[in-house]
Amino acid sequence: MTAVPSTEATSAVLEVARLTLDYDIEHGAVRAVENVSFTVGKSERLVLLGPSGCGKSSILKAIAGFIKPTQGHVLIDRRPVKKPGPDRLVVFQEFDQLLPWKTVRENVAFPLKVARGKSSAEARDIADDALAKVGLARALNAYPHTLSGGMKQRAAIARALAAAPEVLLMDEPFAALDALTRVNLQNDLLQLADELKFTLVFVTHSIEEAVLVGTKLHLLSTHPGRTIATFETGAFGRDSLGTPEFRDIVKDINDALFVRAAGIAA
Ligand SMILES: Nc1ncnc2c1ncn2[C@@H]1O[C@H](COP(=O)(O)OP(=O)(O)OP(=O)(O)O)[C@@H](O)[C@H]1O
Repeated sequence: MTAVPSTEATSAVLEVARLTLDYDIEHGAVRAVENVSFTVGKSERLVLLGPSGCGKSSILKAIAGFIKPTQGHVLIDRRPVKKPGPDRLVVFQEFDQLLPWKTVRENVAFPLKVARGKSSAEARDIADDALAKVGLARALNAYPHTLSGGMKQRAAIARALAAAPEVLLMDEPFAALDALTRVNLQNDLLQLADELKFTLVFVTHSIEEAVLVGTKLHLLSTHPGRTIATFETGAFGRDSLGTPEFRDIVKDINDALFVRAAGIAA
């Protein structure tokens, strides 16, 4: 792999530059994303926020290496992404991300052995540590079908964190959870981010979740997704909920997404 000169800050772990994504369909192509650029520095948490179909998951897939850009590029540590790799792991919304025939511990340890070359003992120790961090120390030997949705998502997060990726990618990981579990997992994710300082790209529809989880937000227009605005939200946390500042930023983001975007479309 050849290193490419960065057009942005050289400290960026992830650089998405002028990214345009098309899907081939029967009679041509559908444009999902157009000319989107952003950078994510070490330990930053960038949230992609926008209406359904604006291309959030497609951008995540391009970062993960599942789809190739039509134009532009994705760089990790200044190296172009060409295919999936253990430096970029994805936590999806679906609860069935775990291998059903393996225990929770084996689900976390298995990729460490296969992709990271760890010995069985090392992989088990790392898995146990990661599972303890997400509150699953008591479920090491459980099989996925015996877990709640929230526990499955915790296990999927542990599996991703255990592999210590350069960038953790999360595609609406809490969207299918009940409200209480969602709040618990948001809190735990933020605590883990404080502790482990991982670099995150997080996709959501929820403005409140975006402000809570993200240190910066990248807002996309309706299909095909183009950049509308960016917001710095590192100052907001769970304590900010209900404060005038939190309400103001939620309103500003709402206006940018729906009022300004409607103006652009008109
Ligand atoms: N495999 C595919 N083939 C053709 N078109 C696709 C494919 N995947 C996505 N698209 C289209 O690309 C556009 C962006 O889809 P994408 O799933 O990235 O959006 P999204 O913002 O993540 O949506 P949602 O929030 O509803 O999950 C949509 O118009 C979608 O129909």
